[in-house]
Amino acid sequence: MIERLQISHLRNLTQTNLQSAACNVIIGENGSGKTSLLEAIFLLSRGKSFRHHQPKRYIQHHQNSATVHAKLNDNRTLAIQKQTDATTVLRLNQSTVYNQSILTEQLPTLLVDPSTMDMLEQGSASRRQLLDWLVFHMKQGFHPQWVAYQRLLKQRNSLLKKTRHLSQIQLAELKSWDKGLSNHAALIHHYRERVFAAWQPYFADTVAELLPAYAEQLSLSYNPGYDTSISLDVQLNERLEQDLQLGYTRIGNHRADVHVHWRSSDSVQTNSEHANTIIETDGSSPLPTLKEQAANVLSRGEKKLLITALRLSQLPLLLHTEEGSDLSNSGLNSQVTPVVLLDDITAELDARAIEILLSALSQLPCQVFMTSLTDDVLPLVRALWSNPHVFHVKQGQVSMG
Ligand SMILES: Nc1ncnc2c1ncn2[C@@H]1O[C@H](COP(=O)(O)OP(=O)(O)OP(=O)(O)O)[C@@H](O)[C@H]1O
Repeated sequence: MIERLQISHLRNLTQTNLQSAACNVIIGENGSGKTSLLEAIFLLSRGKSFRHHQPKRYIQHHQNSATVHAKLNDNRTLAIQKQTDATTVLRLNQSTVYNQSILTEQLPTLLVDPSTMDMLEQGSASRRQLLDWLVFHMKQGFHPQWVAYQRLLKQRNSLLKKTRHLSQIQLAELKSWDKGLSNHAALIHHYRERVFAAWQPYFADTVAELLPAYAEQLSLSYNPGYDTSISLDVQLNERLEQDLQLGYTRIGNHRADVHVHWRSSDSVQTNSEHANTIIETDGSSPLPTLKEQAANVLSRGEKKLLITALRLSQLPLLLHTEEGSDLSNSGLNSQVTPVVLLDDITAELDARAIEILLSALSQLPCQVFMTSLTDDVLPLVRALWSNPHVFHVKQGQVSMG
């Protein structure tokens, strides 16, 4: 858990030094610097901002670098410095480290912010990252495989982009990359599939809490991005002409996706009205049911709760490894407390939904930082957490109380 947080020259936060608790509420007007505080914690954990990729956008104007330093309750210290030329300096317990994943392992962060609202409708990248975040923390072998896969994929795609007709030498090179890709792909899929299977029941439990009316209707599915019954290099070979025409690789783990489906509890007539949906029969029911993407059915507030459920349902998996299950080889350090960052908590949610969300969150073994425009949320927070810390932010100045 983060005990002390120091931020220098990140957006309008010139020098911020705060002592945090299990639950932290950051209150301030628009533009005061609330989100920048969450951005600082995310930067320390992930090595990048969730708002802009270029450091010069979040480094304070006229400064050369932004620094975030955290002291955890077991005295571990983590620090990141980002410079305008994108140079990054990382430190763990006063020693320089060269790999962001080392800090990520020490400080898992989970962000729920208004910009993730479109995650259900947008391309697969953010949903894939959601699964991979969990796989990264639960399966130590995953990250090196994914890095190696991406490196080979990049080489393959740049060759496909360069030419539509491969020479014999290029073809031989491509085939050897495809063999490598195929080996990494099988392992990546194996890790993802195991973790996904473990995640599903937790997702169902969290939906039952946050969206009880939809508990029976919402379900998760994982699409591996290719036909996993055949090795990837065989499929890449079969599709080579198409990939050469397109200039990129269309199948593989990089196309994996996670979908949330909504299944009607009522039986439906199979008519043309449901053009974008799947009409299913499971053999047991005499009439077919309707299945489609949950995003098409839910309101904005319900979607925010669903996205929150997707994220929060991952937290118990990081901490409770079941006896005898395959999860017992979770890579997570037992001392690690995940940090949940909730930006603009009241946006899109009504009072009942906020209450459900915060009471679910208060029961999870995590640290929370949430931002809000007003202090309306404080009575509820005080009822749920024993000693929440409240911070007021005014033009980049953070004060407690
Ligand atoms: N590189 C920068 N240097 C200095 N100030 C910056 C920089 N980038 C943004 N700012 C300013 O920092 C402030 C912080 O904004 P931030 O998004 O953290 O506010 P917020 O309190 O979350 O607001 P909202 O409630 O509107 O989301 C803004 O006033 C913005 O203009």
